[in-house]
Amino acid sequence: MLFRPTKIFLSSSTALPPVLRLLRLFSTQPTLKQRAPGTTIPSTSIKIFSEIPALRQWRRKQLFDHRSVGLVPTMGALHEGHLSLIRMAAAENSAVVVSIYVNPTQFGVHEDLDKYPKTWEADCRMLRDLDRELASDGGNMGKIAAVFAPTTGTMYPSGRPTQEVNGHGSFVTITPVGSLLEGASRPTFFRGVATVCMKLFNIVMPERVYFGQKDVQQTVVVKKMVKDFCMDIQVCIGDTIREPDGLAMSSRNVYLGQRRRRVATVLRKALCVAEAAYTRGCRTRDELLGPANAMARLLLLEQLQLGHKERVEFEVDYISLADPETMEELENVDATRGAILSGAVRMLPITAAEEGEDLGVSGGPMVRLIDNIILKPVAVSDG
Ligand SMILES: Nc1ncnc2c1ncn2[C@@H]1O[C@H](COP(=O)(O)OP(=O)(O)OP(=O)(O)O)[C@@H](O)[C@H]1O
Ligand SMILES: CC(C)(CO)[C@@H](O)C(=O)[O-]
Ligand code: BAL
Repeated sequence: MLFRPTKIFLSSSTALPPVLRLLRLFSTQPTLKQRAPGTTIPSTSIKIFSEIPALRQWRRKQLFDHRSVGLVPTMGALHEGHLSLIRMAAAENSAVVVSIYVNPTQFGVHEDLDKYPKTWEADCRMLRDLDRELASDGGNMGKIAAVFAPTTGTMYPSGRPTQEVNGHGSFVTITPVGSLLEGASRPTFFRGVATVCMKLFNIVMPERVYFGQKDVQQTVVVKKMVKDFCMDIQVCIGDTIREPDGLAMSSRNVYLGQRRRRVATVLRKALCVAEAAYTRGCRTRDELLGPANAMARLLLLEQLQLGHKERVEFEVDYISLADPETMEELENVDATRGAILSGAVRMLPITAAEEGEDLGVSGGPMVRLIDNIILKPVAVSDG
């Protein structure tokens, strides 16, 4: 049987207020007749959606009930960094949707798509526990309402997408920012991220979306996409959550194993010395990045002096001083605008392992770590 929209959805006016435009968008989909029976995370009211129609029907109800929706996109393998974004979303929205989807198009052909940690059961337990915490904290506006965990068939309805740089497909590209830094090392990465975020935003239609500062270039790309495609969405950024020694939490840290984990703060240390130079008043690229590169070299030399069964080898991919909006490299920081210090290092696989040594999940492959520090604008006196 065909879905028959009610009359209010069929207005052809382009001057509709945002709420009615949203209603009209929902109305064009055959949602009501196609929804799958709902499931929830055990011992919670958190709905699990894997199909778009059922999610859209739920979303429409939120709209009718004047409930705002915040979306936290993730690839699962949840940790405190993700939870902090969900807490932020719950403080600002009536209903939080967490998406869990390992998006193939943002992985290069030789990257770790097949190995990427998948921890569905543990993720559900973390969401259950966080939901209880949010319910007992009177300061929140809302709670975790739903998890969206689609299949690739759902997210890419025209077929399995290409991971090739020159492959065909329907993609969103944000250039030049998406080609710089992380985009230079991972040429399909931001195309994949922007494409999947556009899809998630179209499916969930959130008022607000939440991203972590840890992936700073991703936040710049998503903000630019929202601006340039005139999307009615507020992009909210949460602070980087760190381990006690300063390492930024990341789902891929499980690949490191104990030996590399101890040295994995190298990038953080390098960025911190550049930040300290900025705080002292240094503003040129050489004054800021010189000490950062020297610190990385020193830490590598320390490792190379150790025996093969003790050392950790790493390569600095880049350490960057960039404009906060374009991420283009800067020779000098305009202190009224500030800058983004960011970097990436490759932690190379252990070449000589001790008997029974913990090399990390999946045998300890090369792990690319990223991190950044925002150099905040400084008020400049006019006298
Ligand atoms: N340590 C962190 N602090 C704050 N936000 C984070 C942190 N780590 C990840 N996020 C954010 O969580 C969201 C989902 O990220 P994702 O699922 O890729 O986790 P991840 O730990 O970054 O994984 P990966 O190791 O693959 O980069 C992104 O917006 C990301 O910036
Ligand atoms: C935003 C995102 C969920 C898109 O797949 C991913 O890039 C991530 O986890 O940061
Ligand atoms: N957190 C960014 C996702 C990725 O590196 O693929």
